[in-house]
Amino acid sequence: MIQVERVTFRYREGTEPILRDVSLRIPAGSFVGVTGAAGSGKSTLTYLMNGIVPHCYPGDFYGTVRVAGLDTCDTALTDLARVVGSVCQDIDSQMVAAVVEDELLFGLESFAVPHDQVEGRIEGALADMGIADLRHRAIASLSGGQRQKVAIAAILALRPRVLVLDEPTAELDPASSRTVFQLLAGYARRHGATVVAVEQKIALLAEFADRIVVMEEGRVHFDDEPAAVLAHADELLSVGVNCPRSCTVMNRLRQRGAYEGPTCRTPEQAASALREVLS
Ligand SMILES: Nc1ncnc2c1ncn2[C@@H]1O[C@H](COP(=O)(O)OP(=O)(O)OP(=O)(O)O)[C@@H](O)[C@H]1O
Repeated sequence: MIQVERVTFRYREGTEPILRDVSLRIPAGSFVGVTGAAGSGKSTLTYLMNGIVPHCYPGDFYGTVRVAGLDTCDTALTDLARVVGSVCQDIDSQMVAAVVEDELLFGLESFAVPHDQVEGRIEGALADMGIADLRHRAIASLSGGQRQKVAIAAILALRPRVLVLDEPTAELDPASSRTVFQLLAGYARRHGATVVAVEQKIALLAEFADRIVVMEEGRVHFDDEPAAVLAHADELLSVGVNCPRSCTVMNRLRQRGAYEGPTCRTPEQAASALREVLS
């Protein structure tokens, strides 16, 4: 469980708070997507959960954050890292090794994972991400998308109870982005882990997340199930979030009384609803 209670935070170098009175309760085992316009505070929200704020970026911090019962302000980053696995927006800054296999090995050794489990964890995480063939490649020789998959594999190998990812598909094509979300949802289900993913592509969140949090100027604008959030396409647009076109079309039809079914989360649902409307 992640509990963010009435957090207001201003970076030491900043003049204004970046998060304003933010409260969230994320149950263990759930998959939560965070979206919002650029600069709305999404990354800073993830920093609350992995302890980067306030440990690496200090400032004025009001409120409390607890992750799996640990108060992030009172818990050392090294202890938080055993519970929370993070994939940052700038993945190159989190890579420590020169070769893919060593990147995974480094984390496993740092966490003192028993020797007889190491090979299975490396093989499993690389296979899950579909990059078993990159195992012996130099990280510097990989594309941005491949490096992103390595960063995620290195965290998955550690099997954290909480996974916080900041735009994990930024460098990926649509098919790979979907694969990554499928995998994250599967990881949450299999391990009862909590996953929080910042993502611009709301269609991915609509399909895979249990809840979507929409940030606006440091505040939580929506925190609800995907269908409930997507039902507000016009309001989302006003806070800088573009709904999938198929969803917007069905919302319009509902406003005009031509469609009475549930909000469509995927283009496939919209297509089938549209067929019914036209039949
Ligand atoms: N270390 C820092 N010190 C001072 N200000 C910061 C720091 N990090 C972020 N900010 C400011 O906080 C605001 C919110 O940034 P944040 O990265 O949390 O937003 P975001 O929604 O993730 O944006 P983006 O989608 O562009 O990544 C921005 O105005 C940014 O300049």
